[in-house]
Amino acid sequence: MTILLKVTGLTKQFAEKVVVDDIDFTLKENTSTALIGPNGAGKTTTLSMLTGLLKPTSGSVKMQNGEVRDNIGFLPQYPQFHPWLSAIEFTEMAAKLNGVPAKSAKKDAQKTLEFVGLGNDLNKKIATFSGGMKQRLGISQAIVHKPKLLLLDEPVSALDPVGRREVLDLLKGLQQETTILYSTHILNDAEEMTDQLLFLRDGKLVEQGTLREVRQRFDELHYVVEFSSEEEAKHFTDQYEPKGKVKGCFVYIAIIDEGPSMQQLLKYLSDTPYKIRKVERQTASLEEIFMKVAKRI
Ligand SMILES: Nc1ncnc2c1ncn2[C@@H]1O[C@H](COP(=O)(O)OP(=O)(O)OP(=O)(O)O)[C@@H](O)[C@H]1O
Repeated sequence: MTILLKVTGLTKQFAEKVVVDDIDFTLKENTSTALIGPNGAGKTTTLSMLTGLLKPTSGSVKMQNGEVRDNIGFLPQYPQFHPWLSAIEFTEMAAKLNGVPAKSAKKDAQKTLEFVGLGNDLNKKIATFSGGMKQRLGISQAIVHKPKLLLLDEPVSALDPVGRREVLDLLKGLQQETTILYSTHILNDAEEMTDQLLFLRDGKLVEQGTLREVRQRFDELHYVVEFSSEEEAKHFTDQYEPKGKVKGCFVYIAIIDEGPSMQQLLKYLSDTPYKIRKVERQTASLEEIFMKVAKRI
């Protein structure tokens, strides 16, 4: 896959404080990358340096075949809209500002608004828009000029679950045509839409890779067996090796080097007199992994 953007040694220092500390990553074409990390980790500062809004203290941001500036669309965390403009006027203005020729700006704005689901609201004033509609308008101003790279700062965090779903589906559709880098606090979303994860903590990139790779490094895989009573759960644990941990009616058995296999466990259980309610192989959610990365020294 072709590399679209290469970030090397990117650093930002405000007075004495280094808030982005020597980070390296690449973005491949037509992939989506989630930038995650606790409050103050440096996500917005990183995105601001990529957009050119902030000058890096050191390091470089290089785009394959072109200038970053000419090839990005950006949705800030708190986009500013002119409430007295209509959706089409605002998007047309954004198109012109981003270099779309005046004669096609209106048509492109209309097509983009239709794409983001605002086709019936072209002439409505932004002042009347809901949060979800504004976010879709924000996305339309970021993509109207068909940028190669779309940068989004917390695109769904301010939305309710319905709005989040709509915007997320919209972004998934966009992924076919552009490369996306977005920051988020909502880890379920990152879990759903990401080819690459970048974990920032105290300005440092402490983890990166695909969801699968990060999972493999952090996940403590285990089986959960639900018994019909705590007594049975304890009795089972006394007999069975490797020893599980008992919590009420549940026993948690760690999977180490792929052992024991589910078949071995089920076979063992079927030869016992216990009433088993459920046997499951569990993986940690991204949220749990995030907590581990965030707390790791
Ligand atoms: N202009 C500035 N001058 C001084 N310090 C700044 C400036 N902008 C940001 N910072 C500091 O840099 C650190 C990183 O901030 P940044 O907004 O990039 O974090 P973030 O990961 O986006 O956080 P959040 O999730 O809360 O939005 C914070 O400690 C912040 O106070």
